[in-house]
Amino acid sequence: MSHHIVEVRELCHTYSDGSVALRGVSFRITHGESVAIIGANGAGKSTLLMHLNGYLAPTGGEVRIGDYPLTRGTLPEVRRTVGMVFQDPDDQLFMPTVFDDVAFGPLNLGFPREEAERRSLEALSRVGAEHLRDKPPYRLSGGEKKRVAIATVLSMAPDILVMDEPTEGLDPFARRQLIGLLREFHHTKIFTTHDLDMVLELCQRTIVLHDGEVAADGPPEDIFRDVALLAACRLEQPLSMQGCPVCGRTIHQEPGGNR
Ligand SMILES: Nc1ncnc2c1ncn2[C@@H]1O[C@H](COP(=O)(O)OP(=O)(O)OP(=O)(O)O)[C@@H](O)[C@H]1O
Repeated sequence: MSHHIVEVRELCHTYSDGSVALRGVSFRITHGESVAIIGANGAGKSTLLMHLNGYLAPTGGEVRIGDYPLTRGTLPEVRRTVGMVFQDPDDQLFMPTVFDDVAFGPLNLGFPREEAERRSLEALSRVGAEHLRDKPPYRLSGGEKKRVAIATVLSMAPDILVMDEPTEGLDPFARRQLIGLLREFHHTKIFTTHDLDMVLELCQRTIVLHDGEVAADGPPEDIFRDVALLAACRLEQPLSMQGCPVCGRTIHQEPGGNR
C-alpha cells in the first residue's frame, strides 16, 4: 500500500455545541505533494487537520490514509504514519524537559533508548533548538515552543507531515529555517497557514477553505491571481505578488522559479 496518500471524502464536522465547521470537504493528496490549506479565520482549517490523524472523528464522510479508512482499529498505524504539529505548542509539550518531549515519540514507538536519543538530538538540531534540550518546556518563549513542538514530530520520522500554522510566532530567521527544513522533507506535507508567501515558496497545490467548504483547489499562482476568489474568501494576495506602491513591480518569480 502507499502509506503516503491522504484522501478525504465528503468530510463533515459539527461540534457538540452545534457549530458546523466542515460541510462535505473532499480531496486526494498523493505521495510527495506539498499542499497548503488556506482560508480566513474560522474557515475550518484546524478542524480539518485534526481529522487527519484521528484527533477528531467525522460527523459525516470519511478520511483514508494509505489504502485504509481511518477507524478506531487503524488509528495506531495512522498515528505512526501521520506526524501532526498542533497550532498551540502547549498541546504537544508535557514532559519535564525539552529533550524528554522530543524523545517521547520514538521511545513510545519502541526504538531503543540510544536510537531515540540520536533521533531526538538530530530533530532538535534541525529546528535550531539543541541549546534548549534541558529546559522545561513551560520556560520557553512562544517561538521556541513552536520549534520544539516541530522537533517532537520530526524525531518520529513520519511518512506524512501535517502542521497547523507552522510559522505562527516564529521570528524571520526561524521562519526561513523552517521553510528550508520543509523543503528538505520530501514525503507528503500538508499544512495550514496564513503565510501566503511561504505557500508560494513551498507548495505546488493550495486548497482554499471557505465556511467549511472547498472554494478552490489548484496551483497557488493561479489561486492568488484570482482576485475575485480571494475577496470572496476574505483573503489577500501574498505580499510578494502585491505591486510596490511606488513603482508597481512585484518580487514574486514565475512558477517553478523558486521551489
Ligand atoms: N471546540 C469547538 N467547539 C465548538 N466550535 C468550534 C470548536 N473549535 C472550532 N469551532 C468552530 O468551528 C469553526 C472552524 O474553526 P477552525 O478552528 O477549524 O477554523 P480555522 O480555519 O482553523 O481558523 P483560524 O484561522 O482562526 O485558526 C469556527 O466557526 C469555530 O468557531
